[in-house]
Amino acid sequence: MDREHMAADLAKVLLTEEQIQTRLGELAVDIWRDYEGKDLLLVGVLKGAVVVMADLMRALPGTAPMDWMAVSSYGSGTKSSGVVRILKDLDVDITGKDVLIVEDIIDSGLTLSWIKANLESRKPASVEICTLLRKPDVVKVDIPVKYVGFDIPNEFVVGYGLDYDERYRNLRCVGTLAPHVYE
Ligand SMILES: O=P(O)(O)OC[C@H]1O[C@H](OP(=O)(O)OP(=O)(O)O)[C@H](O)[C@@H]1O
Ligand code: HPA
Ligand SMILES: [Mg+2]
Repeated sequence: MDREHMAADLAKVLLTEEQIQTRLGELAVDIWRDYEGKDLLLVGVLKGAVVVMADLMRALPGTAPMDWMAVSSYGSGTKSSGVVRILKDLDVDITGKDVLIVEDIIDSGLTLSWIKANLESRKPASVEICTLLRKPDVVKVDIPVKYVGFDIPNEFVVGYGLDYDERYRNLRCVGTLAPHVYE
């Protein structure tokens, strides 16, 4: 699919490239200040967080290691199944480390509450969450999120790492998908 058709599949642009980059710059400064003197490890959740991680880590005023986990909860649909599977685990031992999970979106919160509990069981010094996007339903699972880019309405969104059936991840903005695409 070419870019023209990809853009035509959006019902609305929620966040522009510039809005996202500005906000990531602010978060990076906050994170660097809060983790001064700590053993920070950035943990990305594949695949959606690839784009956020790439921009967030380059916005940091210093350098920190990263590692990746792959889990699956959505598959090719638009609803979380609630069943989380580890497809790829971390490469490093996180004992004693200050882990910051980097995510693209917290929607139902099911994926992250599961990942957070899983990482906490490995005896890290701390586990916090940084997400670019958060939807309102998250309050139901009461998951504390230290760094939030944007609170967005309860609609299915794509772009900036977020996919629908593996497409649209390379859009630089975040937008809602036109219903004709998935209905
Ligand atoms: O809060 P939740 O309702 O659990 O949803 C959030 C999760 O869903 C998406 O991942 P997905 O399973 O689509 O994998 P992907 O990153 O490879 O697209 C997203 O990247 C989050 O990890
Ligand atoms: O709104 C969404 N869009 C794409 N992927 C997602 N995974 C959870 N919520 C979403
Ligand atoms: Mg997905």
